[in-house]
Amino acid sequence: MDALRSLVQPLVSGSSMMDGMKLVVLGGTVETARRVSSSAWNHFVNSFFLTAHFSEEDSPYDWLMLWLSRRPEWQRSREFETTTRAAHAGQVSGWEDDPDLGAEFDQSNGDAPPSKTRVIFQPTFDTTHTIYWRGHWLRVRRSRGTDGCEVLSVSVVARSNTILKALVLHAKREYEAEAVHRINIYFADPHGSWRWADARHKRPLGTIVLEPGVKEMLLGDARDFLASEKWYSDRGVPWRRGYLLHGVPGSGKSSLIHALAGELMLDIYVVSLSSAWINDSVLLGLMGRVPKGAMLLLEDLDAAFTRSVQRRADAEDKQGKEQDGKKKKEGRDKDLSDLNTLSLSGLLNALDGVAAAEGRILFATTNHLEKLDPALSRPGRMDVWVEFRNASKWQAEALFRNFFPSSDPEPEEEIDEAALAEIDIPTTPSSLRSSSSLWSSFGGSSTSIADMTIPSSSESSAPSTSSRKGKQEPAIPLDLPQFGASNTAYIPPAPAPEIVAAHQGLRPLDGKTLARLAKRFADAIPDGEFSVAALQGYLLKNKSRPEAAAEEAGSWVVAEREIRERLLKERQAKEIREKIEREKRKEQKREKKAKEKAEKEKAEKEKAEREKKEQEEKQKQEEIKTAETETKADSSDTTSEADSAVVVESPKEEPAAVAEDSSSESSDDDSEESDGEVQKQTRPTMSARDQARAQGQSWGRQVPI
Ligand SMILES: Nc1ncnc2c1ncn2[C@@H]1O[C@H](COP(=O)(O)OP(=O)(O)OP(=O)(O)O)[C@@H](O)[C@H]1O
Repeated sequence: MDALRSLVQPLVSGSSMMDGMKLVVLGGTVETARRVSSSAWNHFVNSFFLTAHFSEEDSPYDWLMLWLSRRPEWQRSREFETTTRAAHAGQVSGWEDDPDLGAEFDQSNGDAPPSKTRVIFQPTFDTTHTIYWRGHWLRVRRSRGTDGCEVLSVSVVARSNTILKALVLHAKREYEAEAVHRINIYFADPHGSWRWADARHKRPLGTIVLEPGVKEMLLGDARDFLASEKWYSDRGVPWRRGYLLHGVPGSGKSSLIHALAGELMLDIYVVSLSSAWINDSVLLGLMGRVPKGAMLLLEDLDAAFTRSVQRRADAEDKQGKEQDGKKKKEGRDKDLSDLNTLSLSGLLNALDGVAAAEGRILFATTNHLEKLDPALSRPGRMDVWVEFRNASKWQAEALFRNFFPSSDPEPEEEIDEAALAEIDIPTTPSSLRSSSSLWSSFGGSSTSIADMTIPSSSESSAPSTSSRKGKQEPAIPLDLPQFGASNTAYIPPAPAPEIVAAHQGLRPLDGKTLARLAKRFADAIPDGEFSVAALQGYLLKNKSRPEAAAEEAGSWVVAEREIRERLLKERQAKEIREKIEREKRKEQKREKKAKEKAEKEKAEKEKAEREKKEQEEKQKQEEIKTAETETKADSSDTTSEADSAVVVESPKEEPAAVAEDSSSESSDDDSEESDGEVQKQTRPTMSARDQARAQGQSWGRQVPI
């Protein structure tokens, strides 16, 4: 109290300067005390909190975001953020189905088909939300880390982290239950990372029409593999399995992979080897980051090596050009192939090198098996090969049955014992010791779609031989966890109105009629001529007219053949035109080159002549100079004697004087005496001229005497 009084006293009685200073000190002291106490309190409180951080790059972030979006506290929050970003399986809005909120916006634009975009609800950045869960208060905060990544922090007052573990597990289960009807697709990006691209609806395996046994074999083999981690590690065999699907376009390769991923509940990681930016190190990094239990899809495997062939050609071309001199590479394709430096050894290394991920299933597709290097096909890289051909009659019939509804229950199909007997799967892991067996035929059909190489990997679980024709039962009933299999929270979206209308107007066919029409359709379709995709296109056009679809199939085949023939002719004509054009361009190039060469030669010749002339001219000039110099030297010797004569005698009279002198010299000695002065002057001049004549030079001008 005394202290306070002593502080206040001077304010009342002292000078104003001192008073001000004291006020500042007082204010500062109070603020410091406030901050210290607040920080101490926070420290005290935080020491009781356990905090877990979840980065957006890790899966638990997605699990928790989904869980949060469903919390009522979250939805009552006064601070939230919305986004129309494509909905990840784990980022489904808590409000999306609330009609009052108009959570769906129709974003139709011009002629484009209307697309629905869902509003995603998520916590705002840097705000703390409190949620009550299982008797604990959780403090949740979403922020951005130093590396720019979003981080979700969950804090709870507890002695151990059990509650946080329980929360993560709970969120994971909810997430997986949500994802049970979808498969996530990830694409490789140019930075060598996997980017989530889409969550697609699963495709039922039953909608894929393949010869009996193919799907069952693949499904059973993949399940066997996924359940055999221990078997592989016990034997020191890398836990990897590769499937190569090859064959004609539109025969169901991609569709089968999609359906299998759905059946096995695996996410798909897609990398296109023909991407411009792909190279050995990027691919290696990508392969190493494929999570365990995922499906890796390498599309158009042959494309990578078509590029490398192209690259080699370019390199040779470039080398040739460099030798020639100056020309540079042109064109976008070449630029791209400069970036795409994927090599076969790089691919092989990525597939089964030291850094390659384990526990993944690899699917690769190609339309041109013949272009693949044999090194790719060895067991361990591609363990199972399946060939896809154009549709057989059996497939055409099955496709027809899939398309049109029937009022009868599905008839039980007979087990084709003969066909099953042909499916010979070794019960020991022969693939690991020697080459595998070849499945050349399925279902007893002579026009089977699949040739397969199936090295079995485990004694315990070879694909069952009791699978039924046309049924999608797994060949090996393995007890894999089926998260969310009984989930009813998610209802697949309703089909488009026009499809509903078409189906409502369509009277289901009774079993007999359907069988008759399907048979009729199959009879009209030639074996192995059309792809399943082409048949599907025809049936889609007639999806509400099953009778017409069966009836008109024959004329469709004729029309298709005509179209193909016309297209073939057009293509051939185009090729011929292009060939002629190419020849013409080549000829023009040749002519241009010849012309350039002739012009160059002419220019060089002219240059050489010019140089020769210049040389001669120069030489002449030098000789003249030499002669002048000598003349000057001679005349300077006689200058003293001839000076007076030069002055007295006219130079024009020189020839006469010379003649006179020469004649008088020999005839008259007296005249020598009398003309003594003139003789003295002319003699040296004569001698210089004679000297010049003796050298055979012509005088360009009159030398003054
Ligand atoms: N065997 C099949 N069963 C059911 N549908 C099929 C089958 N084959 C093709 N289709 C249908 O044809 C279309 C194209 O099929 P898909 O893309 O799977 O063929 P693909 O063999 O992968 O072709 P590409 O080699 O050109 O990629 C899809 O809509 C698919 O539904």
